[in-house]
Amino acid sequence: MLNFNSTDTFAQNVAPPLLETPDVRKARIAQEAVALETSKRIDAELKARRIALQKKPPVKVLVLGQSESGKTTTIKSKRTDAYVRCLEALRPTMPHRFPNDLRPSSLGTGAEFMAADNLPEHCEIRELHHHYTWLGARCLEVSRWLDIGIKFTLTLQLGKIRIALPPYPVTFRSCCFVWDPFDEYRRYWNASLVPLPFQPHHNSVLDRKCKDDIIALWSDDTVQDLLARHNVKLRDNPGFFLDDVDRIASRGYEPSDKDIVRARLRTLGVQEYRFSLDTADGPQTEWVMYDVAGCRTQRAAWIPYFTDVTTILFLAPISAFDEWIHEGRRVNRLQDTYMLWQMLCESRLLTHVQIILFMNKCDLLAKKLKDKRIKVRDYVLDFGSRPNDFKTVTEFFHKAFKDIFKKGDKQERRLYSHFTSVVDTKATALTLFGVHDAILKRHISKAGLL
Ligand SMILES: Nc1nc2c(ncn2[C@@H]2O[C@H](COP(=O)(O)OP(=O)(O)OP(=O)(O)O)[C@@H](O)[C@H]2O)c(=O)[nH]1
Ligand SMILES: [Mg+2]
Repeated sequence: MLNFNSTDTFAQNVAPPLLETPDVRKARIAQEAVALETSKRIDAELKARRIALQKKPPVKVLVLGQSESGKTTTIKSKRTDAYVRCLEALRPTMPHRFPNDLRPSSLGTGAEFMAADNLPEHCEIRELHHHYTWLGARCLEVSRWLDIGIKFTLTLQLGKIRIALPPYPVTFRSCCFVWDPFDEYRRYWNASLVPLPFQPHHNSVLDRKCKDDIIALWSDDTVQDLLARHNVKLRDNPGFFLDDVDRIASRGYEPSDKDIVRARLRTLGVQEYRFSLDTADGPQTEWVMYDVAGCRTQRAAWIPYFTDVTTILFLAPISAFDEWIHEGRRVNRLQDTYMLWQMLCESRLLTHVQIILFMNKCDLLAKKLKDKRIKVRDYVLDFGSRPNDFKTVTEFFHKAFKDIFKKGDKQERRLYSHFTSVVDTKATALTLFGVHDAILKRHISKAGLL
């Protein structure tokens, strides 16, 4: 019984009005009954969910691999609800973000410059070179004015060529490297469900200035010749968009799903993706996927997750046998992957974990092996005189990974391995479907439910 003279403010707040008519009172009581029912239903649902989770804990998958191995791209192809929401939030802002993507991957990180002095006397690129120096300065100005961190960076990676630009006060270099294009992206990604305001005119300012110049630079014979001579294969770089400049730098450009999958988005820290999947013979299963940063300095952050996960999905980019990791030019990317793989297979913390191997970037490997000048044996001594074709090379790598696994594995676990090109989202979704099934069976049997 409520005491209306009570000094209890809660009782005063929930007390019915003093002059309540019988009709109002009836309606209020009916409303309160409905509210009580709803509250009880929610409590029951929460309890049932808690019990279900205790019986069937979520499947936790840690996605590992060196930087640029395709971890995030694999998760992108899952297109979970959370991810789709995130992509949809990103999509409207992508047009003015694409120029950023052009820089680090396609046009060169640590780029070095072509000196006017090193160029033939009468060549078109000399003109372009002068123009671009002006453009570099202009872009810096434009980006300051826009105040949104866009800097269109026209850098041209020319492998080992080292160039200075003495006659100009502002070099491309100074324009391009004052700013980390990922920084803004990263912040945006972290707050990915909050869309930034879309300001299309920002993009077009830069487009009008740069689009034709980029196309001219990229299609210039001298540039292509220099790149070929120095064996710089920009097209093989992740997130390569130079062939699409005309399309992406146009007004009204909307990034396609494929563009988003191809865009390079470096992960920092650990990102968590939760989603539910229907199973053929039972209720939905909760999945948690952890996407980590693959660069060397960030790998210590993986360890706390080792004890908690059910499965590790390891991405090994096998096309990278002739590449070096960005963090240290002397470390071959395949060797780095072998080393990581060995560490995971041997780890005592992971003896309870199912390991799945994706030998990724098979499309790039096939493309690479078509170039007769690239021989696997030049980079992998054990390869010996085997034929340099796709089948032999993939079998060789597969065996190498299997051997390391068998040597490190103390539990006689089964290794699930797949050849993948995770940019092919349809094929990846199918592979992941099979993987989920295998994981789930093991998960359920481990929990004693099978
Ligand atoms: N052609 C091709 N490109 C791929 C493949 N897998 C990934 N990529 C590209 O490689 C780049 C890097 O992929 P990410 O998924 O961001 O790599 P990551 O392992 O998450 O890298 P970090 O976040 O730095 O650890 C992206 O531009 C992808 O589009 C593949 O199988 N084939
Ligand atoms: Mg990533």
